[in-house]
Order: sequence, then structure tokens, then C-alpha cells
Amino acid sequence: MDIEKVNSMDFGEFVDVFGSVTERCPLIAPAVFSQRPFSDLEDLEQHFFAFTDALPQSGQEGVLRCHPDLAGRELQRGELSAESQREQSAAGHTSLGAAERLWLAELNAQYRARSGFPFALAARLSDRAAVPRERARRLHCPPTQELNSALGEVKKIGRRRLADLLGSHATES
Ligand SMILES: NC(=O)N[C@H]1NC(=O)NC1=O
Repeated sequence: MDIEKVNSMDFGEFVDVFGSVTERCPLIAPAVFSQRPFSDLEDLEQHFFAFTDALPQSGQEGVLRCHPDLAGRELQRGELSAESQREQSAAGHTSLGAAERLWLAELNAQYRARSGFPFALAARLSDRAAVPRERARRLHCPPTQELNSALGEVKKIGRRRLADLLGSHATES
């Protein structure tokens, strides 16, 4: 899909196609639609990121709360979005043993109790061993730093989802 096609979409089509760029945050794609025309993928991406960057802290925390836990209840119940399912599967979360699942659930609960939102990580850039390691490390980061790290991960996730939609190659950041 090229950027001309994106710029020619009506509101309904735009939201259908790009509504999943930020996990379960139904307001962002409709707001980004107002910013057309986009010059290229990077420009489109920047508008998605700028929306979240401009939110007050409570709104940024809200964006994070829309994310399902990694290896959490939604995964067990088959309730993840198609994108999240693919990402969690890529990180090996669909083939965990019972003990590993319990351990991750405990880390998820500890993180959520401390920060007030779920642990966010771009699962496609990670793997089964790195996810718990990174979570254990970030559990001890100062809250402001942690909010920024989590929002950075949401951007990495969105960048790759957008690149998938537009058939282009996302860089590693
Ligand atoms: N909690 C969290 O980071 N969830 C996400 N990460 C990812 O790569 N896909 C998700 O749904």
C-alpha cells in the first residue's frame, strides 16, 4: 500500500485499516485521520506517536492500560487481538510450560502493582528468555523513566504494525 492510497481513504476505511496500530486505543486512528495528507510512512507514523506524546500522564498511562499482559489471561483465553497474538507468538509465549506461565504471571502482577499499568514490550523484538529478564530489570526503574520506556515500546510495536500494513520494512529502533 502506498501513501497515495492512504491519503485517498475515507474515514471508515482509514480507521478499519489503522485502528490497530496502537493496541485497543480506538481514539488514536480517528484523530490521526484529521492530519491528512501524509507525505510518507514516517510522517504517518509521527502523527500516531505525536498523539500519545501530547497526552497528559494519565492519558499515556491509559494507552498503556489498553495493552494485554504478555503471556497473560487474554492469551490463555484466546482473547488477544490478531496483531498481539502474532507478536506474543513470535516471542514464544504461546508455547510456555505451566511453571513458566505462573512465573510470568507473578512478574506481571508485581509490575502492575508497582506501576499501575501492564508491562509493555515489543514482543517481536524479544524472545522467551529476554522478556522476563527485561521485566525483572524494569521493575526497579524509577517511575518516570519506566513510563517513558513503556511508551517507547508502544512506539516500537506501532512502527512494526504500520510497516506491516504498508508493506515496508521497519528499522530496528
Ligand atoms: N504488554 C505488551 O507489551 N503487549 C504487547 N506487546 C506486543 O508486542 N504486543 C502486545 O500486545
